[in-house]
Amino acid sequence: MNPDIVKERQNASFDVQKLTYILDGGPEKTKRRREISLVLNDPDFDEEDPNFLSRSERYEQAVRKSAQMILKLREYGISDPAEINCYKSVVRGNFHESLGLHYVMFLPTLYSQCDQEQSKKWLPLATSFEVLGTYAQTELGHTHLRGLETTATFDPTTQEFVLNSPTVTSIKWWPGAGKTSNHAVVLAQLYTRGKCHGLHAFIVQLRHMDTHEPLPILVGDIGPKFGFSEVDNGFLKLDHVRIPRENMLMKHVEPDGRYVKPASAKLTYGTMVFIRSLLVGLSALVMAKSCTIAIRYSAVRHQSEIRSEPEPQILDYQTQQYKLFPLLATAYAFSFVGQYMTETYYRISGDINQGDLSELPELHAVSAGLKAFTTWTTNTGIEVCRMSCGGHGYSRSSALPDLYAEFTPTCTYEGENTVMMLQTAYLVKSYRQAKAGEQLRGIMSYLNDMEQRHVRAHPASARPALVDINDLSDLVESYKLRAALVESAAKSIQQELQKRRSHEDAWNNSAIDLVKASDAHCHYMVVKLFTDKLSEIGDPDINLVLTTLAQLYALHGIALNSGDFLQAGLLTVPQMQQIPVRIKELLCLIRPNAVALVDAFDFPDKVLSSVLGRYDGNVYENLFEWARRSPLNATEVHESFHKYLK
Ligand SMILES: CCCCC/C=C\C/C=C\C/C=C\C/C=C\CCCC(=O)SCCNC(=O)CCNC(=O)[C@H](O)C(C)(C)COP(=O)(O)OP(=O)(O)OC[C@H]1O[C@@H](n2cnc3c(N)ncnc32)[C@H](O)[C@@H]1OP(=O)(O)O
Ligand SMILES: Cc1cc2nc3c(=O)[nH]c(=O)nc-3n(C[C@H](O)[C@H](O)[C@H](O)COP(=O)(O)OP(=O)(O)OC[C@H]3O[C@@H](n4cnc5c(N)ncnc54)[C@H](O)[C@@H]3O)c2cc1C
Repeated sequence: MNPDIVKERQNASFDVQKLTYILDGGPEKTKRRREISLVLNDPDFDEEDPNFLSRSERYEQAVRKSAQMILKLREYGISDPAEINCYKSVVRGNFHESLGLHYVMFLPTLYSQCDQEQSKKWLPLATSFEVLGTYAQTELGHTHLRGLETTATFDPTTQEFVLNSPTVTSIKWWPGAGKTSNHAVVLAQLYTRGKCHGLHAFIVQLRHMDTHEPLPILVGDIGPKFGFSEVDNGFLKLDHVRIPRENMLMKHVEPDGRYVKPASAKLTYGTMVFIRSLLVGLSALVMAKSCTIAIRYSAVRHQSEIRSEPEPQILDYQTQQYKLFPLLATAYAFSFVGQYMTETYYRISGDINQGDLSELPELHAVSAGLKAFTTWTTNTGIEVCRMSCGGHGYSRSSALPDLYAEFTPTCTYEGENTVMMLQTAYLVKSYRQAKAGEQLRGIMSYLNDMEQRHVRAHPASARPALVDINDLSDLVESYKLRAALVESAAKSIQQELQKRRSHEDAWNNSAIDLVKASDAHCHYMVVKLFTDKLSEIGDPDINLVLTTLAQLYALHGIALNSGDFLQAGLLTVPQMQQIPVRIKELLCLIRPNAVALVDAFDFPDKVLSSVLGRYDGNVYENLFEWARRSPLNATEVHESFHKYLK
């Protein structure tokens, strides 16, 4: 064990184990997660670092691993969905699996959209992995759902739907598992009796069940990408492909071609809401991994000098702390927000299953906004962690390049982040409702008292100094009032309408304000949820260290967005000048606990797969060993010497 890291652990002021229990949701859950993590000792999961393999080898390794996972799940008797998720996230490590989409999109779509008869047919096939599925929605030319071009036309004479990609731009593009899957959920515009009824989901067989040869359908892999090398993101061109009427999910077409309206057309989008909710938790996980790597490495890396003494640990540099500790605070904040998002998703989707759709718009708005907010923040955070590791952060051995490449598409997939932020229509609607005197419920209820507050762009000097920057509840209140930026967005729309612009143009001409409002709303939610969590934590040592992190999260956010807080008169200039001073004090308070705080995330070394982030801190000898495994070192003299240099 590296002596620096041993010393760091001795400095901790709290019980790491107890904090792990809080993150997991209780000691029983930690125990079970650790039991599941033992699967990593199974030699069947020993594999070469994918960074040393070609794309085709990586894909093959991923398929092998996916197949092994299924067999082992059966062998170990793991069947609870949360436990399967935990197991997969442990085995998957920092990469994706080839059957990922089957689990996260294909199966959930079947579960939520099959009727009884369809469930009886498809669920056994899909859960036994005879049917391997993908989710084919996006097209070469479109992702906006109303604009999708693929058609499904009902033919009552044969009781079939005819699926067609009429143009090049309508070819399905991106769906994972282009080579792996034999079925797809295809999203297409439904036509029956000559009328279009909008987007619906259909199950389409793509490949022969025994030979895996494609049916008369063009299907394949779209080629190498920024990351996702394990995943065969695919294309799919359908040329008048016929499928039985029973393959339409939720069956909205009667045998005579009559269309039966669903309770809400948006239920077809349910799987996206599910994944967007999951991505909030994934952001927390990846931010936590990145911080673990960068902070452990910063504790063992010595460089330059502060005083004329031996080289200090780089974690002692104030700038290093300023780079990493706000991200550490963010990892904790997002962990609690992830827990909230999962609970909210299951609560509201439970109501939806019982026929109560009243909270569907809020679930959509909250999951879209938090997905965008947390993935954007994490995406930039991983890169800060990588840079903070200097040159070794650039090596694939650090895992940080892989974490970035695998995570960055979360800002794009399941709804491009700007587009998701623009789903703030709900926010503006809520604001208008509150202004008209309606009492809002739930997370939007803070808009109820906006009118009394009159938060507007006043000169700061005209406002009382409301905020004690050392008081978390005051900071939450400030974020809440800043979230009233939605008022500016609503006003901008109003002004545009007064200029006789159409509603659509007024919306587009206010889009920057709308995204800002959405961002402020999400930021408020994160600060509030983090602060609320503190009241549940009885252990005084843990409460103290998490309160310090929450204060840092809140103040750092204000420092980054000082213009908003000053403009709205929420803070005075002298208070604003106090914030950097307080932030520096908080960095000093966090410093002795930094390593213990990342230890509490409890990532086994095999899951982190990072030479820099090793628990024992023995970085240098292992970096050397890792480099020696590079395929370029397989021979002492590379063949290119004989071919070109000699
Ligand atoms: C800690 C553990 C975590 C473990 C995690 C494990 C795994 C991680 C998960 C995944 C990673 C692994 C592998 C998977 C990798 C990649 C998968 C990627 C898969 C995909 O990438 S798959 C394609 C996704 N592709 C999109 O994401 C398209 C985005 N584009 C849209 O989504 C629409 O295009 C939109 C919304 C922009 C416009 O929608 P539209 O075109 O219909 O327009 P329209 O104006 O007609 O409707 C508007 C009215 O509908 C309401 N509305 C809309 N959506 C709703 C919904 N969902 N629910 C309820 N209401 C909704 C509105 O609020 C409005 O309401 P109102 O009218 O009242 O104002
Ligand atoms: C790794 C990966 C895996 C994927 N897996 C799947 C899958 O399994 N199944 C599937 O169906 N799809 C999948 N996708 C596709 C993914 O869902 C889309 O890429 C995503 O929805 C974004 O759409 P787009 O690529 O068309 O971007 P575009 O919508 O073309 O975005 C380009 C730019 O235009 C801007 N823009 C677009 N619309 C607006 C607007 N209304 N207002 C303001 N700005 C706007 C965006 O902000 C962005 O800056 C995957 C994508 C990736 C990268």
